[in-house]
Amino acid sequence: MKNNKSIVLIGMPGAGKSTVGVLLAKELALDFVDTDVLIQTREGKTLQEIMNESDYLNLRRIEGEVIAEAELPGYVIATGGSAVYSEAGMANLGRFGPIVFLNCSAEELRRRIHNYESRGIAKAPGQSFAELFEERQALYRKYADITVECDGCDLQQVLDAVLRELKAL
Ligand SMILES: Nc1ncnc2c1ncn2[C@@H]1O[C@H](COP(=O)(O)OP(=O)(O)O)[C@@H](O)[C@H]1O
Ligand SMILES: O=C(O)C1=C[C@@H](OP(=O)(O)O)[C@@H](O)[C@H](O)C1
Ligand SMILES: [Mg+2]
Repeated sequence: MKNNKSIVLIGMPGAGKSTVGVLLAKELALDFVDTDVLIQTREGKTLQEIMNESDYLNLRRIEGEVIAEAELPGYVIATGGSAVYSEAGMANLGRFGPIVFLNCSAEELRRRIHNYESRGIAKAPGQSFAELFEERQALYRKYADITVECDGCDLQQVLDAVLRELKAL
């Protein structure tokens, strides 16, 4: 990977951004950051505490600020699933390198996520998983430079697919 080019991972909660991100950083000798951690350290609160004290829109607002102001050359950047609600944030992250969408079907995500209502997902109360999935899918596709299909792939296979697609860019 060239000098300080970064890689940005987007996708639904449970898609594997945080897990695959660390493996990718190791493989490419890049630094790793999870923007969820940036939010928590800036606020001095967990994401769940931020949502409990305000609401999902406030979490999205804070996330948008954090990713719009971040300077992250030379990183694999695992975003939170709701990062794509911030146009300014995505524009900023996109300056650092390609945006990779880890795409999973709703069925696969349901298998991985058992705590949809209590996982701290930044969604309107009552919004169903299917509705959220549809709304988000359009946004992930809008920002993706690369899409990797993750259904039926273990972590190594996802990692290999991301590396292959990055080489082909
Ligand atoms: N390709 C995969 N196959 C099976 N399980 C996976 C895969 N990718 C991630 N997981 C698992 O799914 C869960 C969510 O992964 P995580 O990296 O936290 O996702 P995200 O950061 O996108 O929300 C973790 O338990 C992780 O081990
Ligand atoms: O999709 C979402 O609304 C969220 C996803 C989480 O990150 P992961 O996508 O890494 O689970 C985290 O940012 C927050 O709980 C909101
Ligand atoms: Mg994550």
